[in-house]
Amino acid sequence: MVERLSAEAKKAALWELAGWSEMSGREAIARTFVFKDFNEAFGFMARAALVAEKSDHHPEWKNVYKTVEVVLSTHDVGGVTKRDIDLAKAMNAIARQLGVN
Ligand SMILES: C[C@H](O)[C@H](O)[C@H]1CNC2=NC(N)=NC(=O)C2=N1
Repeated sequence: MVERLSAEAKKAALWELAGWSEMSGREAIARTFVFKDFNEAFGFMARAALVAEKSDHHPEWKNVYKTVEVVLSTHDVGGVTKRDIDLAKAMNAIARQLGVN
């Protein structure tokens, strides 16, 4: 079981996570990625899905054409944990490889 991050720990983690912010009205973090086209967006999702499955921690996400909206939270504890931060970091790294910072 992982612990929910305190408000301070969450803020500190988000400082180092380009593009991610706290959701209003929900204990979760979110980022919208905009890629060059659908091919790049779906390539991102395919790679991120492999990371998610390997770590047994899965995103809530929505794809419309070249845009992918991602929400991360740890449902088991009803909040944001290190597992969300780690997946957010991995997603940023994948997006960076595809030319999206
Ligand atoms: C049984 C299984 O390990 C859990 O349901 C995992 C799966 N993936 C998950 N993903 C996310 N984002 N939050 C969880 O709490 C979670 N729990």
